[in-house]
Formats: sequence, C-alpha cells, structure tokens
Amino acid sequence: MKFYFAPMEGLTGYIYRNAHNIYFNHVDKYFSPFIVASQRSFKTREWKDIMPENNQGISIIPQLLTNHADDFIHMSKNLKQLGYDEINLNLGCPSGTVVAKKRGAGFLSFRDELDVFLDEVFTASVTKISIKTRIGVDQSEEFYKIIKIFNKYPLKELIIHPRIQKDFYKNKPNLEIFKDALTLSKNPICYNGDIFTFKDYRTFINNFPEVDTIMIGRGLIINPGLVRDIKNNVKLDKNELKAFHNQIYEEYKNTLFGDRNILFKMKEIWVFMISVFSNNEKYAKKIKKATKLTDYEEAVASLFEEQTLLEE
Ligand SMILES: Cc1cc2nc3c(=O)[nH]c(=O)nc-3n(C[C@H](O)[C@H](O)[C@H](O)COP(=O)(O)O)c2cc1C
Repeated sequence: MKFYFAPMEGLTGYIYRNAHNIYFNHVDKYFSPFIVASQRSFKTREWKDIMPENNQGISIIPQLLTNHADDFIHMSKNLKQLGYDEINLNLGCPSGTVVAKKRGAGFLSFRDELDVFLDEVFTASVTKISIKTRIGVDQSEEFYKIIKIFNKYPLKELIIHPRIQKDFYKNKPNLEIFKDALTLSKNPICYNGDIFTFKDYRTFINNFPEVDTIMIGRGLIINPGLVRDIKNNVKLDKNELKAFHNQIYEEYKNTLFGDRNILFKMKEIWVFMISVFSNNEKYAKKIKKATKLTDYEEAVASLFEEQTLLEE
C-alpha cells in the first residue's frame, strides 16, 4: 500500500512536511497545498514552499489551482525547471470563494470547459499530470459524466475524495460512487477521505482490497504517526509527538515575524492534533486563547505533562 499526505493549505507547508518526514518517515509522497496558477512567477511564500532546498529528501508533488490552461502550462514550466516531473491539478477545493471563480470543485460544473482545459494541458505535455477531485458539485451522479472526461486523458493518477462540493466535510464519503469509479476509470485511482484510525483503514481495505494507494489528510494532522501505525503497528508516543511539535514550533519562530503569526500557525495544527489527547477540552481552550508565546508554551507543556494519548 502506498500512502500520500494530502495537501492542506495553512497546515502542510514545508516546515510541517520536513518535521513530519524526520519524525514519521512512512509516507510515500507529500502534496503541496495549492498554488493559484497565473502568468506571474512564484510569490515568496509559494517559492519557499516548493524550492528544492526546502524539500530535501522529500517526495513532493506541487499542486496547481486554476481553470486557465495557459496559466497551468506557464507554471508547469517553472516547476519543471525546478525538477518537478508531476503536477497535481486541484479539482476538489470546496471553498465558496474558490468555487465562485470556477476553480477547484467549482470547475467540475463546467465540463465542456474542463475538457478543453485538459486537452490543452495534455497537448502541451510539460510534466505528468495527476488530478485530485471531488465527485461533483450538487449531486454525486455528476461523477458519471466527469469520469468520461478524465478517461480521455492519460493521468498519472486520479485521486478521488468521494464527496460533492456542497458537502464540504459533512456527510460521509460516497463509497458506492467510489466503487463505480474503480471499474469505470481508465487511470490509476487513489482513495482519499475520512481515514482517521487504523480501524478506519482496515474497514476500508476490507471493502476495497483492490485499492493500492490511499491519501490521508486530517487523520495525519490529528495523529502524525498514523501511517506508521497502519504499516508497522507502532503507536504514537508522547515524547516523539512533543519533539515533533517543538521542531515545528522552533522553525516557525525562526521564520515568522511576531507572536501572532507564529501562534496562528500553531493553533491551526492544534485544531486537529488536540484530539489525540485525553480530556483535551480545557487545554484546547487555553491554546486557542493564547496571545503570547509564553501562554502558549505553558498550555502546551501542561497538556503534554498532564494528559495521555488516546489509543484510537
Ligand atoms: C484545512 C484544510 C486545507 C486543505 N487544503 C487543501 C489544498 O490545498 N489542496 C487540496 O487539494 N485539498 C485540500 N484540502 C483537502 C484535503 O487534501 C483532503 O482532500 C480532505 O481533507 C479529505 O481527506 P481527509 O478526510 O483524509 O482529511 C484541505 C482540507 C482542509 C481541512
């Protein structure tokens, strides 16, 4: 089984990825949070995230968000120059502002335009292209039309998060549609969605033994050792989690300016990671309320000292 770390805007930037790769070296590929493609060169933040020096020893696939073939091709060329030979297209982002611009999952409603877009980017053939997609915008059945378009092109991989845009993260992944995708797709498939525990993984793989690639997002932010647990049955340890946390925190302190920015990044991780701890509510509140680094450090230290990690 291959495991991918899902792209997560605001969370899985290069600082997080590097720390994860040092402490939990069991993920086959990381995907960068999306970069909005355009004719410009990279913004500083984007550049830092994908520059090879900041991703040494990490297998990373950059992701682009756009509905303009010219922009996709332009940025693909820039990425190729940096050594990337695969680019992932984001057709899954459900956010209102992204969808309103016909991007991400919003592009799935404009199937003729999507077809023309793919025709142009595959004709240009700058790098290999994989797609990360939802199964539709308003209804799951849209997927049967969408897959016909994907099947016209030689994708490196089709990563399916079987929710519709309107679901955001509510409801359950639609495994009926996913099952059909496995038979209908001419391209290799990777599954993504709601694998939070070893048990979730087992249940999924019992139902879909033919799947050989799984992408995990929130489950890995909650428990960064989840893939190791699945592969080797080694549980997350509090000391290594603390060391992992400290590495990320120190790096943010070294690269970001001002307590506010550092705390903002750390709090985003804790929204998820707090769930591996027992009795976490009180600590979650303290971390959320922290406005100074010292308050934050105190809250985190007491959490690690006073609570244990939950098993599942
Ligand atoms: C905070 C957040 C940021 C995300 N950013 C991206 C992104 O930049 N690109 C993308 O394709 N998906 C993004 N996603 C979606 C995840 O990659 C993934 O598809 C989704 O969380 C479902 O997988 P999971 O159930 O394993 O978390 C994001 C999700 C969250 C919650």
